[in-house]
Parts: sequence; structure tokens; C-alpha cells
Amino acid sequence: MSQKPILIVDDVDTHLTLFTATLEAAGYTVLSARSRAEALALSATTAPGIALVDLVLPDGDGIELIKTLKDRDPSIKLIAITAFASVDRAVSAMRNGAMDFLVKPIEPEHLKTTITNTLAGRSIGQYVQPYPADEVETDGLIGSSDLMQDIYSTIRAVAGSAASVFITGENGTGKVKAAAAIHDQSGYKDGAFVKLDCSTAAPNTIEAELLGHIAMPGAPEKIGVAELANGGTLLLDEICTLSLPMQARLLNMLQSGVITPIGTTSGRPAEFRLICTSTVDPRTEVQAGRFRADLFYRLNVVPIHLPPLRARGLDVVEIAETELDRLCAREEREFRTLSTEVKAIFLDHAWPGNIRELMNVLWNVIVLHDGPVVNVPDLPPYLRGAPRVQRTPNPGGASQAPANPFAGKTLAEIERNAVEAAISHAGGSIPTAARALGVSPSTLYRKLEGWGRPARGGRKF
Ligand SMILES: Nc1ncnc2c1ncn2[C@@H]1O[C@H](COP(=O)(O)OP(=O)(O)OP(=O)(O)O)[C@@H](O)[C@H]1O
Repeated sequence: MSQKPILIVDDVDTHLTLFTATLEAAGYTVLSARSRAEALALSATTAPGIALVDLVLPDGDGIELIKTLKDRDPSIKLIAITAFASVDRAVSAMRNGAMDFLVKPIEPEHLKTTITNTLAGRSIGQYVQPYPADEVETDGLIGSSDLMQDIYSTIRAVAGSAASVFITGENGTGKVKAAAAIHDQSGYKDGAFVKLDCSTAAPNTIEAELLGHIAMPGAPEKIGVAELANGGTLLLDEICTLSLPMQARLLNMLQSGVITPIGTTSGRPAEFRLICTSTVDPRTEVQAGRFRADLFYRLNVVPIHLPPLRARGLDVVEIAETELDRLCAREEREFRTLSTEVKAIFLDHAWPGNIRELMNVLWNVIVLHDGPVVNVPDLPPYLRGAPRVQRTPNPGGASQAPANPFAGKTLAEIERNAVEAAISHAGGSIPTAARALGVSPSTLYRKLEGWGRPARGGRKF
């Protein structure tokens, strides 16, 4: 339970009375304000932990108030209150610092659940993640390699159209960042950029997450991400993890051009650009019968494949140096550059986690060490400790043959060890492991099945 009071800002007396009574009965201390001015004065003296802000106030804009309260106290948790007709404003409120929003009329139970979730740090952002403004520019995609120049051209070309885009690539290659760049350069940029992670949304709620539902006993009306994205971009992240029945529903929505929330037959026009991402190869999923071919061809109007970091040449150093500057500015640290040895290690490393792995390494370095140069001992042990090929004779002159790692093993055991090591190195991704081993994913699936290991859906295991 919050130690700090909850501030409710709404100019309608009946709302204030109902919300205050509900929350006080649940044990919270509640303050109320009927205007922007009153809210600013109260928050200056009482430091509320949560503020519920109606977006329409008699003396100003609720979004402005949300922004001001967040600027004044970054720890405050904000919830926007809105009428159904202004869902786009709720999304805008979330971009300005709100964690969640409530649509009127608000059921007391729903109000209490939202407060509990907000205090626990759970927000609608678990499913709906408006992208921070500074992350959505193509400029934010660093890397001058030829491979990336081609990607930038495709992004620019597709941004000017309404075509669906299917972005593939290993984990951490920047699929979501590329999607955000397309949104930011497109005619949809004034609408919301809304992401639904199909791999983490619960199977029994994903349809409601996508399409929404009408008010039902015990559950207030829910607005689906498809509707939140209207006028903007809907990103379906890891779409290949959708079940076949959900694929059918999505196809139905795309074919009809209508979003029909659960519990009603009347729909609303769907007006958004759709971008999908997948870490696994969608064509393999289609061939295996796990992904509908008709849906795939509808989504795959413009395919973009993001190459792994290890294939981007000097991009790894360019990204590392740029990110080092950015992280140091943010964390007030003093690193200026990477030593030559560190650059060599970065160029040599396979980066199975791609740019996300690189970011984690830099983060680790700047938090634990002091600058101005990143040296080999500053790197995490798995990077600096990797046994390097000895290129010069050792000083003692004695030959030190490395221990034979294959001693005593059959060819079949060696093969199995190599496959398992590659899958583990690829973070569980079979297509990535297959690429590293130079075989097709179906070869790996067959081998795994032969060894009695689950290879469900080509997904991580
Ligand atoms: N070209 C790039 N330049 C700079 N930063 C990048 C680039 N590409 C990605 N990033 C950063 O790398 C991280 C991972 O990117 P992102 O989440 O877009 O990858 P992803 O492919 O969607 O990952 P996953 O499949 O694991 O969800 C993010 O912090 C992102 O900002």
C-alpha cells in the first residue's frame, strides 16, 4: 500500500466522490483537485505517489499537467483518465509520462486493480510500448556498412507507402528500432507507435489485447492495440509465435479492414500500418505448417532482413564508440574511446546477442570501471578470457599442444556436442545456430528430434 497520497484531478464532482470513496475504503490517502492550478499547488506541498489526471480540465490540458508533474517529480506514477472518444489522447499521455490510462465510466474494481498494478510497477506498457521520442529516428540506427546502407534505403522507400513490412533478424539486431524508424519517417508518425509482443502476451488474453472487448460483467471495456494504433503503426513483435487460431483472426481483420472487439459484431475501420518482426525464419514456419501461408504473403509485402552484427564489419566499433559517448553523457562517466586491443576483440567476437549484447558489455564497462580508455581488463571475463589463438612461439620454446577436446568421443557425440553448443551460443535460436553451423534449420530440427530433444515450433527451448 502506498505511503504517499493519491491525487485525483477531475472537475466532475460525482467522479471525485466515487473515486475518493473507493480508494479511501481500500485504505489509501486521497487528495482531490478540480483544476490544473489546484493540482499543481497541492502536489507542491504533498508529494503524491500517484496522480490520476483527467485529460480535459477547466483551466488547461491534462497532458500538459502530466508532463509538468513528471518533470517536477520523476518518481510520481501517473494515470490518465479519458473518454472513449479520445484514446489517441491517452496514448499521447503515455508518451508524456503516464503509465496507464482509465476510460470512463470507471468501475471501482477496475480503479483499484489499476492502482495496485501501478504501485507494483506494472503498466499497460507491458504490452503497449509507445517508443520514446529520442529512439524513433533512423539517425538512431548507427552503422555505415554497405549492408546497413541498403537497409536505410529500404526504410526510406517503405516509409513513404502504407505497405506492410516484415522484419526478420537474430535477437538484438535492431528489428524494433528499425520498425520505429519506419514509423518516424512515415505519414503515420503523428499517430501512435504501438507494440504487441506476441511471444509474451498470454495465449488466453492475446485476442483481447489485439482487438479489445466490450464491457462484460466484472471486466470493463478494453481497447485493443489495433485500435490504439489507429492512424499510426502497429508492431506485432515475434508474430511467428501466434497460435494458428489467432493467425486466422488476424487475417480476418486484415482482409475485412475492420477491428471487431470481442463481444460485438460491429467493428471500426482499421487504419494503421502493420509491421511484423520475427527472430525465426517465417518461411521455415510456413513450410512446417506452423504459420499460415496466406497470412505470411499478406504481411510480407516489404521484407527487411537485418544482418547479424558480426556481418556488419566495422559497424561494431562505430556503434560501440557512439554508444559509449551516449552512455557516458547519461551516466556522467569519463570514457572517451576504446583501446586498439578492445576494438580487435569486438571485431573478432561473434556477438550472438548482437547489438543488445554489445550495449550490455558497454554498460557493464562504464559502471564498473574508470576512463578515459576502455582497456581489455575492463571487459567482462567472457570476452577478455576467451583463449586467443597463439600467433607467436612461447618464450620457453616448449611446444604446448592444446588438450584434444575430442579425445574419447565418437563422431556422433562430437556432432551432438557441437550442435548443442551452437544452439546455446545462439541463445536457443535454432535458425541462428543453423546459420552459424552452415546447415539449414530443418537439418537441426531433424537431428534434435532424432536425439529426442524438443524442437517445438523452431522457438527457443
Ligand atoms: N543500428 C543500431 N544502432 C544503434 N543501436 C541499435 C541499433 N540497432 C539496435 N540498436 C539497439 O540495440 C538494442 C536491441 O534492439 P532491438 O530491440 O530493436 O532489437 P530486436 O532485434 O528487436 O531484438 P529482439 O529480437 O531480441 O527483440 C536496443 O537497445 C536498440 O536501441
